[in-house]
Amino acid sequence: MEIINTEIPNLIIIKPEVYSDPRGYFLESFSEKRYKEAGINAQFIQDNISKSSYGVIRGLHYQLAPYSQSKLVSVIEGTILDVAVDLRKNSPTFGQHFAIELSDENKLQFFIPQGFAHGFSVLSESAVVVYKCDNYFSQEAERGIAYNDANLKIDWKIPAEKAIISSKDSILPSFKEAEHNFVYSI
Ligand SMILES: Cc1cn([C@H]2C[C@H](O)[C@@H](COP(=O)(O)OP(=O)(O)O[C@H]3O[C@H](C)C(=O)[C@H](O)[C@H]3O)O2)c(=O)[nH]c1=O
Repeated sequence: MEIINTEIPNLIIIKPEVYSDPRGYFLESFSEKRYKEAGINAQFIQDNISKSSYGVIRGLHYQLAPYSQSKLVSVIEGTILDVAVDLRKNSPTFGQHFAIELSDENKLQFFIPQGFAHGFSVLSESAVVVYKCDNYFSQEAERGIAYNDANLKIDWKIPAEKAIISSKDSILPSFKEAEHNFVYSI
């Protein structure tokens, strides 16, 4: 397993050991001991699966503290552009985002700690995203930021006319309008 740090503190890419043979491949998608040794100390308590078609953009979502969630994101079918935005007010990269392609081909995982907004766009015909969370879903604590926020300038790699957004996501506030919610610390 290889740990790749990003320019945003605590945002980590994991390249799992893949055991291929004529039958296919095997990999351990999570191991509490090994991930702890790699500095990923989240106690995951909920697993999510979502399937989306090409052009879908889900996000940017986060949950208010103390319900904020760390996530360990993997893709088991297709390709997504996964994006995390740093909402930690005292972080040197506050307001910056990091984007990475995750796919069933590259088998990369993306660890996003608490204090980030998360979203992804689907670049393949369809994609199945699986992710572990270290806090339960809380509808009351759910918040979001507009995927097309003018200041974040995220390139989702989807032509605007092809983007498929939920009605809920289409009315999310800007980063600036949501800023009063950001209390996280690094
Ligand atoms: C997130 C979630 C949703 N739900 C229910 C609530 C809705 O009835 C339905 C669809 O929820 P939503 O449209 O919020 O799903 P996404 O747009 O994929 O939301 C997720 O998108 C981004 C990428 C994330 O990282 C979050 O996990 C989450 O916000 O599933 C649950 O029952 N449990 C859950 O943990």
